[in-house]
Amino acid sequence: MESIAPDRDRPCADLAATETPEIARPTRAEAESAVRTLLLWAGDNPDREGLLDTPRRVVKAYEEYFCGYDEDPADHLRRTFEEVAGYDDMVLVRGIAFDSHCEHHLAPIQGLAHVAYVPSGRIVGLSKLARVVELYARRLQVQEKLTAQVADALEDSLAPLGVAVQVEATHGCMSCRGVRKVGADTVTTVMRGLFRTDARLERRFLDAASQTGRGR
Ligand SMILES: Nc1nc2c(ncn2[C@@H]2O[C@H](COP(=O)(O)OP(=O)(O)OP(=O)(O)O)[C@@H](O)[C@H]2O)c(=O)[nH]1
Ligand SMILES: [Zn+2]
Repeated sequence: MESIAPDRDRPCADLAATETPEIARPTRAEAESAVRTLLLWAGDNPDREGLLDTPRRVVKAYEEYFCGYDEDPADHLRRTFEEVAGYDDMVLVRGIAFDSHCEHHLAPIQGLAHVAYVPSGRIVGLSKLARVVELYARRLQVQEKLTAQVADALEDSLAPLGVAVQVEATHGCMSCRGVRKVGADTVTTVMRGLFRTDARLERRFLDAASQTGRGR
């Protein structure tokens, strides 16, 4: 496969192009058959009454868990507003709850995202920040990538003076299986533009985010 030189400041930029190439999706019947195989692998009988409908339900649930592949963040961020009466400070939406799945084990990731930007004249609807989090959460993820993808999407669409994204999440693959550490959570942070160069702004973001986080 052709390798693409990674952009140091945007480690996910190279991934974005390769993450969702045109793939041939299986038919629904093929997907349901794969779930049936997993039920057999678990040691149960897929033909017993309680499991008969499970392949259908799981495939339907997958459509919900992974609906983010069919969406483009730019569609959510296209509509902006200019009437801001000179407002030029940080806009922060904190405590955006999300559910995702880790790409290593397909285990649930549950967390909160705090998303901030400093507008360069134009603002975006607040719900759109949460929509972008939701879009990327509804894909197979690692937390670092989710954090960077949200920041990239805001930078690309809004060209703001700065973007900061913090994600705090628990990983089912660390609590229900494997190392089994219930209660451990992971914090990832991406700072861009003014949030990198202005230590006071960075501090204000981190302080405000920490007042909403899972630890409260
Ligand atoms: N960096 C990062 N790692 C993750 C994330 N989600 C899951 N992981 C880790 O992915 C790693 C996969 O490691 P492997 O050694 O390939 O898989 P494994 O044998 O199932 O590892 P264990 O979980 O230690 O049992 C594990 O250490 C997980 O904790 C994430 O969002 N970010
Ligand atoms: Zn995992």
